[in-house]
Amino acid sequence: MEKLVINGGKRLCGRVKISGAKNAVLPIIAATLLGQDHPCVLEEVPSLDDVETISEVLNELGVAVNFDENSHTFTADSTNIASCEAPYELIRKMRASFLIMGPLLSRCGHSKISLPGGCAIGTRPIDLHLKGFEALGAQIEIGHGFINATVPDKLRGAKIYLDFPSVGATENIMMAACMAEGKTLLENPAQEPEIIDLANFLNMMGANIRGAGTNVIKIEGVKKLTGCDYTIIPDRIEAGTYMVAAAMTRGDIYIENAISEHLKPVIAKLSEAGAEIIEDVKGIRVRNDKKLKAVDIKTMPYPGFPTDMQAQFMAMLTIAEGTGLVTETVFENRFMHVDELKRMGANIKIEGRTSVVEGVNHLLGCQVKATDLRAGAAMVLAGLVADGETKVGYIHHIDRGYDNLVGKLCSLGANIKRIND
Ligand SMILES: CC(=O)N[C@H]1[C@@H](OP(=O)(O)OP(=O)(O)OC[C@H]2O[C@@H](n3ccc(=O)[nH]c3=O)[C@H](O)[C@@H]2O)O[C@H](CO)[C@@H](O)[C@@H]1O
Ligand SMILES: C=C(OP(=O)(O)O)C(=O)O
Repeated sequence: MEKLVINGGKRLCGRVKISGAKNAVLPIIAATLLGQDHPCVLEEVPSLDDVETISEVLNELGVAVNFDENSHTFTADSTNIASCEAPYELIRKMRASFLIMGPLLSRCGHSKISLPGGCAIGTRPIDLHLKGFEALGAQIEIGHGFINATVPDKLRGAKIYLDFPSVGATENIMMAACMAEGKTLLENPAQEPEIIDLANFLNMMGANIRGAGTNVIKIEGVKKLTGCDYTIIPDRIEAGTYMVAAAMTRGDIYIENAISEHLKPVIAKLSEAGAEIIEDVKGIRVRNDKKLKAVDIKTMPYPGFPTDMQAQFMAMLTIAEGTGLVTETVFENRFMHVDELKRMGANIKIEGRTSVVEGVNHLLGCQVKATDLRAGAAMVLAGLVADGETKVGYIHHIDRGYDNLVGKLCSLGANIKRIND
């Protein structure tokens, strides 16, 4: 099994370039299914296992895809779609594969997709996606582990209110509604920057979407979407992870490409903890030379504190001065990293949806595992400051979402390598 081996205690200094955002590129690749006549060419596509998985899904549907990992250019030609079925083996690997359902319904009028099932961080139902499709005129049947959806007549624009601003449901419904007849009003949608990126991409393909990034999205259906060229936004969670690395290791890192506007809660909380943050138009510099102070965080939909940064902040709080409260409101089971951090000497108690983290003077390197993607990032951050050697297992989770993590950390002075154990 592959592992990451980290020898802690190095200050991280230098520059790191942030890759394209995983959570923007996955829905955008799904949306390439809507493009007729012309291939889509995507730039700044990160080299991630999740990108490979969604490429396999598109391949299965008969789409011609090509990913040049050197230039980070991804091409998808959806002129012909041969199949509208996505099997369990592919959906199981990555929940975001389910984002092909909206485009397939719109483009082909039917789809048969395996139920995604739960995941380490929560049960993650898809009821809001399905309610949205039904409101647009789809008929849905669930059985034998599959969701069978058909559009008996045509998709028609509708007023849809989301009970919770789900990122995936907002994206899936937006994609389904692009070519529906008439107007769709999506109320209480997610407002994440990745929603805006998807809307910008769809508009460039010929869609008519307004209000992405606000609390109402208006979509006027169009007859056809055409492939186009598009550049993916930088990954705010990757940027946030390097920001925490700078603060924790008492380092000084310039995080190139990071967009401050997308990182307001992370910047606010790192400043409150005592790190110095210098923002400019091309990136963010984070430096720190002292013990950090404990802060409280509560995860919320955007523009609140991102749940995808919760584990990394918890790793930071384990060595801060005082006690910090970490409240997770987005996913019901996103504290799997707590037991792993405790194995390294952290002092954490879970009380319902809140973890109480009391800072300790030292973490001690040991064998730990990445229980999910961001939990894995938290283990790496803890390993960077721990005494001695930390071995992180189950790193396939980390490979889903961090482009060249080892190379980037080494270039900043970390002592980290990948081994086959
Ligand atoms: C590929 C991608 O972009 N993944 C991100 C996306 O996941 P994802 O799109 O799955 O997250 P959602 O915003 O949909 O989920 C948030 C909450 O809503 C619940 N829910 C969601 C849909 C639904 O139909 N019913 C329902 O109850 C979920 O169980 C969860 O508790 O947003 C999450 C929240 O910011 C991030 O952590 C993920 O990194
Ligand atoms: C939870 C995450 O991703 P996904 O929705 O793809 O599981 C994440 O990026 O932290």
